[in-house]
Amino acid sequence: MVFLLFMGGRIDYYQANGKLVAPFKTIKTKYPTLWTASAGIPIEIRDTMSVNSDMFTNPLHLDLSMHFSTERIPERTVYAKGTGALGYFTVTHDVSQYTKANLFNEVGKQTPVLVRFSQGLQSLGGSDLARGLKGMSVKFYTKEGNFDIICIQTPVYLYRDPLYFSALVRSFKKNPRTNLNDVTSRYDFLTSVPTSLHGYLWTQADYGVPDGYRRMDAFPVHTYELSNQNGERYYVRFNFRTEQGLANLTSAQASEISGRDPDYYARDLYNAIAQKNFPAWKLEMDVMSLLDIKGADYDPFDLTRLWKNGTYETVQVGRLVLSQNPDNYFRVIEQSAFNPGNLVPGIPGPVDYVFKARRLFYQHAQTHRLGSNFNNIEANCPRYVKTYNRDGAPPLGDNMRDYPNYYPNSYNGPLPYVDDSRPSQKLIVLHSNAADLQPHAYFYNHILKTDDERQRMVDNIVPSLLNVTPPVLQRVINFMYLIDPDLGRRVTIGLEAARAAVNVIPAVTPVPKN
Ligand code: HEM
Repeated sequence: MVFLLFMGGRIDYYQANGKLVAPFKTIKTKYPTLWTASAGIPIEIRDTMSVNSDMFTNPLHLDLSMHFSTERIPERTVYAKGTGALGYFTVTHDVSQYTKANLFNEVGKQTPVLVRFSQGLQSLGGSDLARGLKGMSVKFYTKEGNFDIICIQTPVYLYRDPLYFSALVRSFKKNPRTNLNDVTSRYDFLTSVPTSLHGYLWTQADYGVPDGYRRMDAFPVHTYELSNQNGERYYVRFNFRTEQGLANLTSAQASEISGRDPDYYARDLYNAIAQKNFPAWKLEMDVMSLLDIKGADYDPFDLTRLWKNGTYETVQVGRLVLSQNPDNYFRVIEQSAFNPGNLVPGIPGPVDYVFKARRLFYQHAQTHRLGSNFNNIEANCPRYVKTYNRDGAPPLGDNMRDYPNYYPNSYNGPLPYVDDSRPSQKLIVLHSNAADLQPHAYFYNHILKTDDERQRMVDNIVPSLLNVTPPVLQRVINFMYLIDPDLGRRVTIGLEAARAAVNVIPAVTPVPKN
């Protein structure tokens, strides 16, 4: 009997040896589907059981078992737990005076996007409801290459020296001895690098647990350099503003939801898109000219602080809409690789030191996680690409077939282009290493608008202090007073009340005896 099979876009004929047992008439696809092993060998019904059989001649048994035991890849070292969707970005305002970037150069222009949302410190299998940083990474598939913009839900970051990256992550993740979360390490780091307390306060306030990914704003936090057709430079901070309305959960609400659905954020996003209730964000940018930057009485490149009111103007750019759930999570989302260094002409990008480090580290991490050809994976593949890279771990794509594999060459290999308006000067920024607590105080007194908000933040911090060992705890209290005496008082009072209310359990990290 001859069966018509539809495989990878072409029609093939399969000459089956015997009767196909699957009831094809109940299958809804146009062509019946024959089960095969990974090498294409058809599965015979008697091989779907291996008891009392010669297991090693059973192609199904070997294929399933060998594949299953090797199908995990490393999780991301940070932002491991995630979800995502596909959609498009539409330009709504003319921003050509600031940037010549092709993707922004015409009102109404649409660019396809892939967006991945994530949990800063949660490993795969963790809870969406844990207080902390949430990620929103956007990959614009532009005509001039991929533009990746990687955001978090707070407009400030934790440090300006990239050396602290691994230290901060380690202090917030598991203790190497106990493999338990250790609050003492966390506060040890935060009080040793007090700049980081600013970003930390944001996460301990209401912003630390958004009511799902759809209801949070998102910020790349760095100051980006843009350049226009005339080579003039501007400096911007991008902001994605949710159209669903900003909403956060209290700690009590979060822990109740986490108990019954730790995937609450991912489910909320998936269901909204499945029900065609497409989530959207407005993209705006805060802009400073080179002159504004030079005249600023603060460091506008410092990603640990906000820009001062009155020193910039806000410009609308466009609208991001998520309209499609991926048809396969692993293929599209887990294998996605976002790199802040993926920038396009007209967006030379940030000049600060954390960004410089990120240009390197993401690619390194992704090579380890996905292999050296990770840009050939469908989700990461640019719309147009012609390189001199060859070979390496799959996927190769067409491996540039018979194009020349070196440059310069005399055989019509890909050539560079000339950009007359590319700025020839580079801005060099030097940061101060001083710990300035003014941004922290501003957050406490001005970003948090009400006493209720301030008290909720204190109530979120206090339980985490119960197990902090004395010398570090004293430093935490001191810093709270230094940020604002009212904050210090509230934390002290809260801590005394919490101690009285519970039997304080010993610190998580046992102090080694020798
Ligand atoms: C020195 C500073 C930093 C280093 C070394 C660093 C490193 C990394 C690495 C290695 C990954 C995993 C990449 C992968 O496996 O695909 C990652 C992911 C991520 N980082 Fe950073 N990071 C830094 C700063 C930041 C900052 C300032 C932000 C704030 C916007 C940020 C937000 C994220 C997000 C949202 C992800 C998840 C990306 C995704 O969705 O795949 N990181 N980071």
